[in-house]
Amino acid sequence: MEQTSNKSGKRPDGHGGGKAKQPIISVRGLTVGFGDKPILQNLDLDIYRGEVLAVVGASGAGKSVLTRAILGLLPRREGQIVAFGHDLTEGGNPELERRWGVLFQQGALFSGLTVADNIMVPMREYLDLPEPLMEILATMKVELVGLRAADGIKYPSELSGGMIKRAALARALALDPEIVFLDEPTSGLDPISAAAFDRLIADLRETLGLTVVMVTHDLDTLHAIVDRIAVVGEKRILVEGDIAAMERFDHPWVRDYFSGERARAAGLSEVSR
Ligand SMILES: Nc1ncnc2c1ncn2[C@@H]1O[C@H](COP(=O)(O)OP(=O)(O)OP(=O)(O)O)[C@@H](O)[C@H]1O
Repeated sequence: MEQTSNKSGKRPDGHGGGKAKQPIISVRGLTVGFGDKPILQNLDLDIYRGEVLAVVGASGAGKSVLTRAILGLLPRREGQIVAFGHDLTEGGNPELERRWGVLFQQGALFSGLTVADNIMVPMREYLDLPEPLMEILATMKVELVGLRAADGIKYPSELSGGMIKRAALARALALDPEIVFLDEPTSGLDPISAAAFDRLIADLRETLGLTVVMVTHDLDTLHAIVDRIAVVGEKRILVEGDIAAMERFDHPWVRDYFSGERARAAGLSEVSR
């Protein structure tokens, strides 16, 4: 894997000066496949505390497969995943599962439950708290993501696309995780709502010290809030680093994606933000 410097000129692992940062999640030699078709092969990736890491790559490259394998939602054929210092065995570990939150594509809220009840689903599963306390905590999460407390009693069908994303993020934050995985968080949002969602994620990272891993196709997001990008391609991480590193990397997909017309437009819109 090609490893290059980030925005600040430092490598994310701290090499090249100073104390080396420890990854909170470390993936080594990961191989995942379906039938006789390997999707990821011998893939390595580190995720560092407090960073916003974007996982990008062509459609079908295996970005979702990678995150689902890290989360223990897909079996791996080979490889090691160490999360928070614990080697994850097949089938996951409920204690560790509480330390991460997941926002699935399209929000994936339960349509028959209100926003507050959706947020309380993980609380009921993992916490032993009295109902009134859970309700208070759920309202706090609703407000944390920029919704009004009164939105907590609404059903998903009564929410806009942007509100659904926020409600789903509130549910991902229900157990105060250290890291959140976001699957295409701005897909389907208009540019203004997408930019507002980007700011929300940046604010949460700042105020809560969250680590954020997002699968995204959104070049504006990459320019606005992402520290480090990992490109999935050819069954592995082709390259990782900041935008400048992506623009320098000589690979047809990476070149088209980061230096094509849409990329230039996103770079210009960053200047006007
Ligand atoms: N459960 C599954 N069974 C069989 N094949 C699967 C399964 N899940 C994913 N795949 C295959 O794995 C490959 C990678 O899928 P994945 O969803 O990770 O792509 P992606 O990079 O996230 O794409 P996109 O950007 O379009 O969401 C695809 O060829 C897909 O068809």
